[in-house]
Amino acid sequence: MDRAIGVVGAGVMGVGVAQNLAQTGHEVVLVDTSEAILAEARATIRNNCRMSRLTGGPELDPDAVLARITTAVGASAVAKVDIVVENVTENWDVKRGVYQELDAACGPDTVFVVNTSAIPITQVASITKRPANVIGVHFMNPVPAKPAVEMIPGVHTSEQTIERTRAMLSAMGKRAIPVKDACGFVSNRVLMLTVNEAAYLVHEGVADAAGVDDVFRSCFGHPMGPLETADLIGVDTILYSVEVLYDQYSDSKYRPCPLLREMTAAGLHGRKTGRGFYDYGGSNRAVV
Ligand SMILES: NC(=O)c1ccc[n+]([C@@H]2O[C@H](COP(=O)([O-])OP(=O)(O)OC[C@H]3O[C@@H](n4cnc5c(N)ncnc54)[C@H](O)[C@@H]3O)[C@@H](O)[C@H]2O)c1
Repeated sequence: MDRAIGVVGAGVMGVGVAQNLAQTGHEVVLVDTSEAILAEARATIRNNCRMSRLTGGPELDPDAVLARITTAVGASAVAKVDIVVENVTENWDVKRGVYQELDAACGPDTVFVVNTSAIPITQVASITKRPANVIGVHFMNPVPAKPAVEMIPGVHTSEQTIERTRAMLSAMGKRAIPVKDACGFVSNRVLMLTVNEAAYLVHEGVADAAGVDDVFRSCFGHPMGPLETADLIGVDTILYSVEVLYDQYSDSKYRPCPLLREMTAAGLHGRKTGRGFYDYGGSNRAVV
């Protein structure tokens, strides 16, 4: 089993991936662009470990989990690891810069695991000198609580890379569901359209966010409505993912809802900024 694992990006997903790896015995190097983001990531992991039992997870010792996580600024800090799990912003310019840096810094055998909502894996692999070592894993959020992921080999991904990735996932307690490399994979071809259309309902005044979510919860029995889900994922990440789908398929059904653009510009990104479709400053009242 590969042991030292690099986690690039310490946002919503990077924090979950790093915690999941560390709580299953892996040494982790977690990187982002500033010490302030990394300090917040450590605080979030500590809090999530404390809350683990209450949210149906295992009993976790926050100090033991954090002791396995080293933090550093800059993607080249993962130069010595066997596998890198990349979780940076869902934007091609950002991902491209990170992969160029990683490709130059890491040894030729290092596997790059792309955690993306929609960007095709072969597109990422094509800008590296190691396309056989690049694979997609679409982790679900919150990472430690979700038992399965989509695993997406690109055109050039080798069997060895698939096996190393499967071994890492299995050691994390995850089952890999293989999916072909098409923009949005299975999950986000459907989910992003649903969330985008739900945002349109609010934008057009058909219902407010609580009303939309109530229909999905009460009439369909979904545990969460689409706009609560948007706040969990990140409203900005939803917008970027819908933009990737729109670009890749040139299909107007993926036209992003203007409300998502406005909320992203206003910093109403959901749980991670304290306010999105709902206010997380104590109440769970719909605000949009
Ligand atoms: N949020 C979800 O529910 C979810 C689920 C599955 C997959 N994803 C995908 O995972 C990826 C990360 O999403 P997220 O929700 O964690 O986003 P996020 O906005 O919460 O975090 C992204 C992090 O990347 C960091 N970053 C940006 N440029 C960087 C660089 N050059 N080097 C190092 N770090 C850098 C940012 O500072 C930020 O901390 C995206 O591609 C997203 O589509 C998200």
